[in-house]
Amino acid sequence: MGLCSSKVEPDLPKIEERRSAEDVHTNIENLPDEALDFNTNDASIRAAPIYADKDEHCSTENNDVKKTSSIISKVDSGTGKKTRFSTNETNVESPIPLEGPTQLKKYILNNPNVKLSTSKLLKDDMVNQTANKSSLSMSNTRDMSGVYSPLGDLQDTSQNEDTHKVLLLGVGESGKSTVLKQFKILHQGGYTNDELHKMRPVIYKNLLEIASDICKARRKYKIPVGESDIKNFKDTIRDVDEFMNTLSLSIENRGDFITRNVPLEDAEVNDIVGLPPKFFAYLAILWKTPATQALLKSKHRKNFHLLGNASYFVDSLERISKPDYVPTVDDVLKARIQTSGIQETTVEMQEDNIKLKIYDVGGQRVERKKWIQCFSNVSILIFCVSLSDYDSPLEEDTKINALSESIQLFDSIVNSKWFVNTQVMLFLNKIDIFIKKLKQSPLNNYFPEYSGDPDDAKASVKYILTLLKSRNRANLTIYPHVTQATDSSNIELVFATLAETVLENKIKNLSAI
Ligand SMILES: Nc1nc2c(ncn2[C@@H]2O[C@H](COP(=O)(O)OP(=O)(O)OP(=O)(O)O)[C@@H](O)[C@H]2O)c(=O)[nH]1
Ligand SMILES: [Mg+2]
Repeated sequence: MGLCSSKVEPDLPKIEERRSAEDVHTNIENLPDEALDFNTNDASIRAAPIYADKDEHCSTENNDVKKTSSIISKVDSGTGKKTRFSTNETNVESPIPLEGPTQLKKYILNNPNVKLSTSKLLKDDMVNQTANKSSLSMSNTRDMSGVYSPLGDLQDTSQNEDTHKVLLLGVGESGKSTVLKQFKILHQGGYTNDELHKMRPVIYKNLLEIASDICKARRKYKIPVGESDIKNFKDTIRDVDEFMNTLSLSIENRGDFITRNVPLEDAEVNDIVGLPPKFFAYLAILWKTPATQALLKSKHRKNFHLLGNASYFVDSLERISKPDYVPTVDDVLKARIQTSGIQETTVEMQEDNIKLKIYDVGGQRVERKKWIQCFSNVSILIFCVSLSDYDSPLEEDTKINALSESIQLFDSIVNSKWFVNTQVMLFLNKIDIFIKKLKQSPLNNYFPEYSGDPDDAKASVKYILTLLKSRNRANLTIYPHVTQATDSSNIELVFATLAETVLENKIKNLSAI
């Protein structure tokens, strides 16, 4: 069974042919095993997209350029090295002074009058080029909250033929803003020391939230101090519970780490200038106590919220507690800052003559009513689904399973009239957390219809993908990618396919002239 359906666009049969179930490069069910080659013993992910080219035929107005090749290549996300599974000969017949596919692509992009009968242009080369050479620049990031009048501003920018609109959608915490951070890291020279330093309060706030969530859950499920906490932990747990209790009600007397007298829930990141040293010790003990660990593995886990990267930050407590602590890039990627409103970012891919306007939105329910403001003229929709949400509740409504909400949201987006001409990249994200969780918390505990091997991560991912795909009643072309948004090498590959898709769209538009 194919994972991706094709739209019927008679003008461009070759494109649709390539995107059929047999050819599509991210058709997980039909891929060789290497395509889903994530190492289940290791948090590092090796999930690479597959590029499949087949019997390409590109004809310009006056000249024919033929390439008969059948290539399936895989790019290793760690090394960037490409492996070919099979290739045939390439035959170029063209009086256009072209030395290779890059030149052909440039020629076409620089000559808008050239008409193409298909957009398929030696994709291997494009992938290399976009992954390795493209110079991107990001500018003009602005918070659009409250700025928009519906459709006005946004329609204007997206109607510029050189600007391609990319929209990031998904429920809260699915990884949208982390994907955006990767643009900065991969193509904007990354974070300066100053920028890293400024992230300190964010990390502190994440730690406070982790402690607060655990204390609340312990109280909710009546896990009394000492029930199964080993003897030496009892006093500390009592202290930390009391400490967090005070903290979440009022922090009036906590001037040592908060500059304003506001409850934790209302504290802005800038309110937090530091944390008292005992807090780090408290949190470390609170986390490792047997009762807390049992709670994290218990059936109650699906009913309380906890940051996905809680264990990463708890493991890093010693480092973070140091007075001269400066967050690392990894800390920044793993940190959680909820997006509110709409963030617009311009990214220029200069070498490919592509300009992207990327829109990042807040994914929580209350935020979604703002989304429609940026639904028009979207070239590429990146829909993020957090795989690791399968056993977690929504942060804003703990009665709802977060993955079910994601599937439901995907349903309403892909079947919406706004996206009938949009390419959809589906990011099956947080594969690293998913793999770790699966060992302790089998998928079929939450999705009983899953009948595969509980330990089989690939089968579990495929099942979730099938659930999502079954909602694609509009038959949109969907490109699924298994991703770890916190892993730059993994996302770099996905960006390469994004650039490639934009180029194809551009050429497709040229062909329609
Ligand atoms: N380990 C891991 N953490 C991830 C991954 N993707 C995102 N995260 C973390 O998940 C949390 C939420 O990510 P965000 O990018 O803020 O999610 P979002 O979709 O922008 O959320 P909203 O702004 O609320 O809509 C952050 O702590 C990220 O570091 C991933 O692939 N692996
Ligand atoms: Mg966000």
